[in-house]
Amino acid sequence: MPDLEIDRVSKRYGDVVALDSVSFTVRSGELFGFVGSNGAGKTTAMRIALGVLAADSGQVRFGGEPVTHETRTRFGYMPEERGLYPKMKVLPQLVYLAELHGLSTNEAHRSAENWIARLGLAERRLDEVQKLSLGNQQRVQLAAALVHDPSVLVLDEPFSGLDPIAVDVMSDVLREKAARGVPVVFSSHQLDLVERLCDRIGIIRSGRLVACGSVAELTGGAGTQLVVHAPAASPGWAKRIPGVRVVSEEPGGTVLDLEPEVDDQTVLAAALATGPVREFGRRRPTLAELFRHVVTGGER
Ligand SMILES: Nc1ncnc2c1ncn2[C@@H]1O[C@H](COP(=O)(O)OP(=O)(O)OP(=O)(O)O)[C@@H](O)[C@H]1O
Repeated sequence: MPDLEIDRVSKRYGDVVALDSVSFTVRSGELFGFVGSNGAGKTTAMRIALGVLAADSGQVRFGGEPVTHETRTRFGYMPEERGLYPKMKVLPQLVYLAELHGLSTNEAHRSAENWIARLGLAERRLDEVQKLSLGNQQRVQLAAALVHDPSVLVLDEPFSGLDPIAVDVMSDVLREKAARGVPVVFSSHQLDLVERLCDRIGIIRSGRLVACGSVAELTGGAGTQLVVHAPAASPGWAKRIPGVRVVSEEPGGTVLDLEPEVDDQTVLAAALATGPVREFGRRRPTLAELFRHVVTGGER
């Protein structure tokens, strides 16, 4: 499958710069997580990728060609405002949407039934969408994004409001689509999930893409972190060590950021000076920590 490219896309709403020359590529077979604070520009970028909103400048390409109405029928999407017909029943709605994308009635039925079963909606298949719980409506929305076997998936917060089982189902389906070569991009505020699931991640802040890469690339350059569990140490014990910043201090351990020149054995000696040391090891910052760093000013 071809790649989806967002190339120097900008968008303003009056005085508000929603996107400022944002570029990233979602490669074939890749799960790409799009994260950012509220109002950072995620929905705007996704709407532009889908062609439901026009960019002021820049281009969205699929397989190297500008996205057209024709190519867009090969996109599967889950818009933020969702957009199912509330009064239509689940099965007929999915069949209708599949037909709209060019499937024959038979194919549409087969595909709709397949996704209904796969997404755990069998008992709800003849219920009106508006009578379903929000989580089940979201499952139907995912089915709607998938029912025509799309070549690209663009999903705006597909995980919000899902129970843990539905999160697993959604994760499996997205992984499976990516494994078949589909470029998959989704936005989310659930950073642990994004970290676990995504091959690459883009972080957007105030309309600018401030970080983009794999979790290892993004967190690898962040310097050395140590986690130290010294149960007898008094609070703030590590603050006095030169070149060391305390990231967090909790009963289970203290997380420290070390300047490159700091010898970790100095830190160990300082910890031992407080009493026993139960845990001492290096760790990579989490995506959530990186995110906080990046959105509050640091760039990567
Ligand atoms: N139709 C609109 N008219 C005016 N301003 C808008 C419009 N849509 C979005 N904005 C503004 O553009 C900026 C980006 O909004 P967007 O919805 O893309 O952010 P987001 O990252 O999706 O946020 P969230 O995580 O809260 O969903 C915000 O400042 C928002 O207020």
